[in-house]
Amino acid sequence: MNWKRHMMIDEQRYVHQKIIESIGSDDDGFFFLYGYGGIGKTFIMKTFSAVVRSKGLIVLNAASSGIVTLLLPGGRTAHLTLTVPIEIMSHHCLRWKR
Ligand SMILES: Nc1ncnc2c1ncn2[C@@H]1O[C@H](COP(=O)(O)OP(=O)(O)OP(=O)(O)O)[C@@H](O)[C@H]1O
Repeated sequence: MNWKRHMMIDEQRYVHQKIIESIGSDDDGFFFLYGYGGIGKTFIMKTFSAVVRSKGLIVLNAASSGIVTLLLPGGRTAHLTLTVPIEIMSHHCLRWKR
């Protein structure tokens, strides 16, 4: 099922199509999606995730913060997804005084 793909505006459809075409091709790539707040970046990612997963392929939605992971289907933090070791040292913590 192409989740909400029919709702995409032309620019969103163009971006979506470019990324879809790159999957499995010799011309695969690294895409950086940016734009004003509320312009539809998350909408593209959600639709993209649904379309790709409906083909039986794997999408790993990773974000830099836990809050952002809540916006993405199956989202997890990048350090959890990629098993990035984060060593927490006492001097990394803020100390609040009353
Ligand atoms: N083509 C569309 N049709 C209907 N609703 C859309 C469309 N594109 C985006 N939206 C809606 O517009 C709102 C903002 O979109 P979205 O959250 O994807 O923007 P964003 O670029 O990720 O924003 P931010 O940078 O603030 O996180 C959402 O409610 C989303 O569902």
